Amino acid sequence: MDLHSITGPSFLKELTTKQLEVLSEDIRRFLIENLSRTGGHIGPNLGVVELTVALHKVFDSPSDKFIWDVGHQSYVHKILTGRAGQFDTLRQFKGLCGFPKRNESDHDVWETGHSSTSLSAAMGMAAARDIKKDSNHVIPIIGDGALTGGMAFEALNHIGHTKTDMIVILNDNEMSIAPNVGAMHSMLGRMRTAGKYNKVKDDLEYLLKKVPAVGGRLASTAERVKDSLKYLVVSGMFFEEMGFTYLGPIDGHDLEELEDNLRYAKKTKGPVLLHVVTKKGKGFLPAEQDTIGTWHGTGPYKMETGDLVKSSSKAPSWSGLVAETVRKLARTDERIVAITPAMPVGSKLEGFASEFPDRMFDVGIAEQHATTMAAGLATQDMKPFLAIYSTFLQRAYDQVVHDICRQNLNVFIGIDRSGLVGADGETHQGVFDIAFLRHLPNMVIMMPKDENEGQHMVKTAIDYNGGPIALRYPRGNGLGVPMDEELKALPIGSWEVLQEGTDAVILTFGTTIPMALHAAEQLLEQGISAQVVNARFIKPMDEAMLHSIFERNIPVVTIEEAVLQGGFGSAVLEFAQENGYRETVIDRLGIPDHFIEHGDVSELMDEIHLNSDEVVRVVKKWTQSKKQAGSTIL
Ligand SMILES: Cc1ncc(C[n+]2csc(CCOP(=O)(O)OP(=O)(O)O)c2C)c(N)n1
Ligand SMILES: CC(=O)[C@@H](O)[C@H](O)COP(=O)(O)O
Ligand SMILES: [Mg+2]
Repeated sequence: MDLHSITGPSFLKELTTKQLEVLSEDIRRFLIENLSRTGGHIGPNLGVVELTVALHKVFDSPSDKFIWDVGHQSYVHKILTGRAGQFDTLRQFKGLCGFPKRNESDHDVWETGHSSTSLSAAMGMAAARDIKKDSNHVIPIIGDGALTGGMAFEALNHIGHTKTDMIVILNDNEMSIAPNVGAMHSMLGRMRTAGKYNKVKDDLEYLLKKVPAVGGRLASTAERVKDSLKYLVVSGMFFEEMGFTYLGPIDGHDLEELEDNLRYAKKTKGPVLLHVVTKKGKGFLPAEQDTIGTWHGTGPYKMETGDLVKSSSKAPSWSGLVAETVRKLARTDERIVAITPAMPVGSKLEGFASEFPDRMFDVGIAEQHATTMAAGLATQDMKPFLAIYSTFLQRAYDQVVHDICRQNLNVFIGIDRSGLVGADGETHQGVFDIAFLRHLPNMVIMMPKDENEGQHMVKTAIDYNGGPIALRYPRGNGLGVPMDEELKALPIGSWEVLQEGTDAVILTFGTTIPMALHAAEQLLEQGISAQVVNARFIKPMDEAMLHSIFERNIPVVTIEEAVLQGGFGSAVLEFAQENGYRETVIDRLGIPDHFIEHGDVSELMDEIHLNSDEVVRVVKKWTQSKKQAGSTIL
């Protein structure tokens, strides 16, 4: 079938199971081909082809509400709702979003990207329906990984209590990004196994009726069936006890079974949980056989061989640099423990995990738990390294405030993916952490200019015993600079002059240092000499250097790949105001006050004028106008 001809899902109602199977294979082939060029979340989407087809056949989106948890597995939904033609722009600047997007289609009723929000949103939509006395269905689709998120349990607890009509689809593929973890995961495993014994039990009962005398093996098999039934009943009871009608586990690739169970759920009153067992990556061998998480989300790849198109950079990845430096220090410091909320692969902690299995904790998609667990470790004089993406740290804000900063505990927070991340877009840009951490008492925040300074900052963090310390680092690779043999802790709050200058000062850190140095070069060619300072400690700032800068009363320009509101530039403004520097011009470049969509990072930076041309323009503006006396604090 030409998937580009699909304008909406209603055509599915007329198709037979055989036709739906053919359609599913067409969709699978389309995904494999298109994502080999664009990259994307291939594994999760190949796993939900039949499930999504069956959902759109049985229900009537958008009046029936599909809520995709995390939303990375919504490509099939997008194909069936008329967006196949946009897949060549997937996750690209001004192109198709890789997650549900309300302004793309009425069928995208809820935007996701962060995990475990679907059940709460569904409860809201169901409550609204009940108040308005509407009769539509509300259908959150949540993965076994997302089900390890605390929010999901908060919602299960409430949904079960209200007895509202809702059909929760649990997409159980035994994987989070990496193999799933936790007691819930083990329970689902028992249910999956018991589910298979269920069929064996039926067959055996049939056989037992045929064979008059039982004994020996047959009796022990019957015993085994009884045990597995216990698992199914007990585990299924978990959801039943939470107020749900539990259905399953069923084969999530069997369209007939899916349709039968969805129709049964559709006419069942109260909350229903349909446990669907799927295979992540189904239909593409490299993804199907993936046991570590490589094919969860990828860049472009060779379809024929499954070879990923590697990044050309020879420099180490930032995640790998930090994780491997922590690992190196852990060899002689038994206090060091690593914690990741379900991102062992993204945070490159596999090496640490293999060398120190007893000191590595993957806690599942549980950022709040991870953060407070780190605080607990620190009270016992351990040195916890909490590796967490900037965007996901947002979920643990109160744990940072209430449990870490207030008790002034020695937690080392590795804030990975700091700055714009690119293709994941709005829900994943790591641009708020400076603004939401800078105002916390006791917090230290630093960001290195390159991977060599980065390794020294890891040493700084491990050696630091004055309370919480956060090291920000971006997605992707370093600059490929030479690495010092010996690690040396940096003085907390120390800045570094990278280039002298007499007409203006540029204060910046991390990924925007190259931009500042390039702008200073261009300015020098135009007769303007700008000093460039590596403001590598965002908090505490180097106040001695700031005083010396402001006493020169030349324009100051701050640059940060983070939100301006409450960011580093705001801190410099506050310093100037608090210390009476009213003469000096201060201008700030950074992320403006709106969410930044998906696209290539350099395109996004140009779109918001965060580039060296803008730095040149702003410095020239103020140095020239300074010559005409007067001054303004911005
Ligand atoms: C709050 C939060 N933490 C971490 C992530 C990163 N993440 C994206 S998908 C995923 C695994 C989801 O597993 P599951 O729900 O089982 O979906 P599957 O990929 O198996 O289909 C994780 C940890 C996230 N999106 N949100
Ligand atoms: C959907 C999701 O949240 C993750 O898969 C995320 O896309 C991973 O990001 P990285 O690719 O930066 O590890
Ligand atoms: Mg899963």
